[in-house]
Amino acid sequence: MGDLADLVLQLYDIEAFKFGSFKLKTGLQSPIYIDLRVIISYPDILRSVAVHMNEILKRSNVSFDSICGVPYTALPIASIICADYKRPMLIRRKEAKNYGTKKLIEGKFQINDRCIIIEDIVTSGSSVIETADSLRAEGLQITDAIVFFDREQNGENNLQKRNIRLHRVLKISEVLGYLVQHGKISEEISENVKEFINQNQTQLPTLNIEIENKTISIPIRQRFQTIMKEKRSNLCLSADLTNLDEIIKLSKQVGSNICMLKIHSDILTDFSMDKIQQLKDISRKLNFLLLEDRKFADIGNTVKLQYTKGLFRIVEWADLVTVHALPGECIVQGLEQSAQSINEPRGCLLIAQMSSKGAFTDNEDYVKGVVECAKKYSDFVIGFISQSRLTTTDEFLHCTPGVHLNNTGDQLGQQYVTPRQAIDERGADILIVGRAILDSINRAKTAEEYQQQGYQAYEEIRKI
Ligand SMILES: O=c1ccn([C@@H]2O[C@H](COP(=O)(O)O)[C@@H](O)[C@H]2O)c(=O)[nH]1
Repeated sequence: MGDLADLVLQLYDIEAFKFGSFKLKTGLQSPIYIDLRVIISYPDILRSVAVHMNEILKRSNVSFDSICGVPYTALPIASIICADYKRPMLIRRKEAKNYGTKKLIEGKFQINDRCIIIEDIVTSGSSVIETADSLRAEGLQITDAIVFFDREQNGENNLQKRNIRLHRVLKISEVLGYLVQHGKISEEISENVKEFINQNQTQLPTLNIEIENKTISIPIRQRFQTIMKEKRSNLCLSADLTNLDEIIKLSKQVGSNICMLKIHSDILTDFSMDKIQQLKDISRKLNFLLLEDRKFADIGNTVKLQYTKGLFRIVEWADLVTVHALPGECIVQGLEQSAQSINEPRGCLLIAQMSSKGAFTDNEDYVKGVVECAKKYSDFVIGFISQSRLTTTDEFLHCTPGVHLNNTGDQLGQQYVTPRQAIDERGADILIVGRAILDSINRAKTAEEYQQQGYQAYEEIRKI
């Protein structure tokens, strides 16, 4: 394996790094242009790049079953690494074929295979993330990416937020150092590039909409309402299963019928951030929200820790969480503060009333207090878990559990009403349905029935 400085000088000689003023795809004027595509015309340099990446891969100590190159530049590099390691290669197509198998991923793999992503350059990390999303949606485990060149524009952080560790051969600052040291560029050019990099740090794209040519992030409340309308669904499936693999499978079967999937992460025996990321990817693809029914009930500082730390790191994946207002408004403040560290909309549902027999929430003053709290923090509180209509406006979504077509309750105090009763008599917008679907013989068919009955009643009664 040659010296890294020698490789940088060779790349400079073949014009993989150019200095001047270059207009980027984004419209920005950049003092550096990096194009590693040229290496395919120089087999020795191509091999040398692959060998250096191979070395980083070895040093990372990551075990893996296959390697996926991001098209196009990283594909020949990935082929060499695969041949050296004698591991199978996968390719994520840029677009799915519109003929034959219509596959997005080429190559053979098994569910739960661990796959390493290989990329030539990382800027924001979005190409690696897109590749990881597609692989995860097929059941592969993605934890690490090896890149040749890191532009140091926050890609590492962006990837970390998506649970991908970045390992790189070279940073832009190191390249600049070698080039200055060997008299290829001046200190001034190097400083100029560093300043450009500092001023152009990237953030992960959020869920955005275009309004009058401006791109804005969609608030969670609006996103929820859009999903309901687009899918004609007000059904939230309460996936109270103890196995996340099973929930992932179920989410693919019923995903098109639901507007939200609710889980209790603390009952899962196989929870991992990788699996929850798979579920999140499916929720994005099939367009439903993820609700963690955590029922937070502690002081602000403790809920901050419960929301962000521990095994579950809920804030990283749950669009919404459920919260008791019992400790007072400090609980909402704590959660809202924590959610600000995440570059995606987050919100909560305050538990105003419960469906179980003899619930202590059956107290007018308590419920009034909950509503006041929701109004005060309406940027973060988007609705209630409730058993009656609590506000006259439509600002807050009323989500009602305890819904079953053929049952009136269980042995432990749960009380059921039908979908129509929940909407008409209990003021529900969203129906939270668990065992009525989970215990049915055909879960997908039953979910469809609840979706249809629920949305029809919602349209008729709410006159939307
Ligand atoms: O008042 C409440 C608040 C939450 N839940 C939750 O909803 C589901 C209901 O499941 P079923 O199988 O439909 O009974 C469950 O996860 C509860 O924790 C509730 O039932 N009542």
